[in-house]
Formats: sequence, structure tokens, C-alpha cells
Amino acid sequence: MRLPEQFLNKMKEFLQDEYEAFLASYEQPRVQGLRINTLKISVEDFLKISPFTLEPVPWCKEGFYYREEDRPGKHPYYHAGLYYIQEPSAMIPVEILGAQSGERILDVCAAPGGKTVQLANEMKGTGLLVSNEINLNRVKALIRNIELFGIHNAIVTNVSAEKLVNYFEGFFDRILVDAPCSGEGMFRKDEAMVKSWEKQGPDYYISIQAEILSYMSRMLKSGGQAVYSTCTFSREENEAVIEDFLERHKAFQLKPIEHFKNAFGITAPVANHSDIQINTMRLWPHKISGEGHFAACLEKNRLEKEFIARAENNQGISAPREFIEFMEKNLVISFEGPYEIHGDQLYQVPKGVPSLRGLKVLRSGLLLGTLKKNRFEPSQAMAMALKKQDAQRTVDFSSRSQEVIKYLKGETLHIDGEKGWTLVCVDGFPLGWAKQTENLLKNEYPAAWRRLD
Ligand SMILES: C[S@@+](CC[C@H](N)C(=O)[O-])C[C@H]1O[C@@H](n2cnc3c(N)ncnc32)[C@H](O)[C@@H]1O
Repeated sequence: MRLPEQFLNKMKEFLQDEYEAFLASYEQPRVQGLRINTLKISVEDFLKISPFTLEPVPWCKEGFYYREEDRPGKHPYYHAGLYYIQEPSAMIPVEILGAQSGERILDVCAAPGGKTVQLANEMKGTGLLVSNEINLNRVKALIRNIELFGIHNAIVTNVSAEKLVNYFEGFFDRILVDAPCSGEGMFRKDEAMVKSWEKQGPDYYISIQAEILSYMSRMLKSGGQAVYSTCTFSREENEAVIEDFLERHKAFQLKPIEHFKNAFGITAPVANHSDIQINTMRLWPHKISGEGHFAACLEKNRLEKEFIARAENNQGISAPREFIEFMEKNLVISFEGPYEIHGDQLYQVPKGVPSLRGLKVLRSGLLLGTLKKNRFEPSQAMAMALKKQDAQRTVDFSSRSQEVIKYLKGETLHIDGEKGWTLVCVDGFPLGWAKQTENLLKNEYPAAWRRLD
């Protein structure tokens, strides 16, 4: 594989004795991982039904290596949101952040959403998750993943970190800054990254990384924690960014990443600052089974006085009549408020959100559906947030059946059943909606989600 000469020279100087082993790792095939979505199924239960050959990822108990020929991205369980396909070393930043139930968490650079989904898993459907992505194209994948994985406590914003500060000063318990970077750890996974590095290498990203971190410092509450992570190897984008941040932000210190230290080896052989060398983490592709990552955990001192954004006691609107009728006719549970309407779209809003007036918000929580003239149409996001037993009418296909593939391709199925909205499932896990008529199951699977092959 062709690697930029400038990159190789820098790595040689950086890694010294380890350089040859590092270089040899590029001759190895890339490793593939998936992480089980515990909002839908426990690790134990997934392992009982898993059609794949899986090996555990040592630093993430929900994470597993899979074999390329298993192609889990094509399996109906992927469409049921049972797992996220994620490069194994990318699973580490969220593990380090240690999100807890009920907390307020910000994912500043969130698309396509691997770490947002992992954060939502750790929060167990409680608290408030704000997932932000500056790039409008990338934010679409983020929204799709939030919906596919059945997350209902996330707000999705599409702004720069700077804009967020106006709304969330001192607000968050934890913040993840999975920063844009030169992507040196992506070369084996995606050769296009080599070209992109040649166009925009480490120097391009340093000021962006420093800027995002400095906005993070204002949004974290006192005593809160943040993780800074990249998938690149350059010291300038990792240890040096942290060193510069700590010099400018005296209220912060590095929190040692204790529990991974002995098991996986932290190596930053040439950091200038010994504290940074000891207390940050590097996963190297020649030492672990993964493409490589850097992570640092930053803790904000407890300050005596601090501005804290107030969570609004958002009463929202009362449930629209059409929505109440929909729930009575089609569900055995009810979605509690607060609700909000944006255009004709009805949302269930997480509790404890401050006023976001003027902010570009693309999802204000769980999109329940659309209010049409005198009726309510449920969303795909609602289907994915339900359990099979929550719906009055269901059709459950086996993951090995032809029907499930037909449904995922958007085809109408010839099936008799009770008239009305029907939740289509695979082996008991919801995939989406259909409308049953006397002998037809009319497909309501969104065109943008359909399987094409
Ligand atoms: C490493 S990727 C994030 C990956 C994501 N955390 C995940 O696990 O799927 C970095 C993201 O930061 C976004 N980004 C770039 N510049 C930014 C900025 N100034 N503020 C916020 N996000 C930015 C990029 O568009 C990109 O989607």
C-alpha cells in the first residue's frame, strides 16, 4: 500500500524501534468490528442468536470482531438495529468517558454516529444526549443511525461548536470531542484517506481541534469530564493539542485512564510532557487488533461560581387528538409528553432541555410521526423505538425467510391479517411499519432505508 513519504519519515522518527512493526501492520488485513445495541438486546441474548463468528474486543464488552465473509451489514438484524458496525479501536473513547444514566451528555462531532449510539447505550434511555454535527451531508447519516438504533433521548443539532456555547454554557456532565483529524489511522481501512492526508495533513486540523476543545471547556459543568479522541497518530494533533489546551485552561487537568493501562499498553514514546505521556492513551495497530486511536480524559475542577444554563421546565403542547387516536388503535403503550410540533412533525422531547430558540435543531427528540389532515402517520423512528409487544398488530418474519428480504426491499406482501397499521419484525425485533388490508401487507418501509440488492 502506498503511504506518503512525509508521513513515513515522521513515524520513523516517532516510533524508532517500533517503526518496522508499525509498518508491517499495513500488510495485515483491516480488522472488522460490531458493537451490540443494548437498547434492543443484551450481549448474552445476542450471542445466543448471532449467525456470525464473533471474538470479543478486549476493551469493550459489547464489542466483537467479525469475519469479513459474515457481512453483518447485509443481515436483517442490522436493519433491526441490533448492532452498529464500528472499527474496534473507535470503541474506546466512549468507554473512557464513562457516561452514566440520567446525565447530560454532548457529542460535539457526532456523524456518522458510532459513538453517539454507544453513548446512548451507556445512558440506558435516560438523561439527555445532544449530538451535534457541523456538516449537513454527514448529519443525515447521524439522524438515520439515531433512528435505526431506537434512541429517543437525543437532540440533533447542525451547527459549529461555537454556536452551541450560547445555549449550553456550563450545562453538560460529560462531553465527547471525537475531533476531525488527518485520519492516519484510517489508511488501511480507506485508501482515499491517503489522498486526503496529502491535501490536508495534521497542520490543517490543529487549530480546528484547539478551537473545538476551547468551546468544550465552556460547556462542561464544574467537576465534569470530557474525552478528546482522534483516529490519527501525529503528536501535533494529539499530545501537543492536549498540552496547549492545559496551558490555556487552568481549570482542567488530565484524568488518568487507569483501568486500560496494564491490559493494553499506553505508548506515547516521545511526548514532551511526562504527565501527558503517562495519562493519555494510544492504541497502536501493531500492538492491538484495531486501526489505532488516541484518547485523553480531561476533568474540570469544581469551581465556586459558574454560570449554568437552566433546563427549561418544558411543558410542550398537549397530545394532538389524531395522535391519541393512533395510539389507542395501534399501540398497547403510550408515548408520554412533553411533545413539540415542528411544521407537521410531532416529537417526544427529552426532559430538561434548555430553550433552543434560534439554534439549528434537526431532531428535537424522538420523531413520532406526521400530522396529516385528520390523521396521524407514525414515523420509522417510532417503529424502531418500539418493542414487538408494544404494537397491537405485528407480523414476525424469520431472519432466514424470503419475506423479510422482500419487506426490506420495499415490496408489497400477500398476507392476510387484521386491517390497520402493523409493526413488521424479524425474529421479534421491529423493522418498520406496514399497512394491512384484507390480503395485502402494504409496505411503509422508507425508500431511503431500503435494501437495493
Ligand atoms: C472523527 S469524525 C466523528 C466520528 C463520530 N464521532 C463517530 O463516531 O461516528 C469528526 C466529525 O467532526 C466534524 N467536524 C469538522 N469540523 C468541525 C467543527 N468545527 N465543529 C464540529 N464538528 C466538526 C466532521 O464533519 C466529522 O463528521
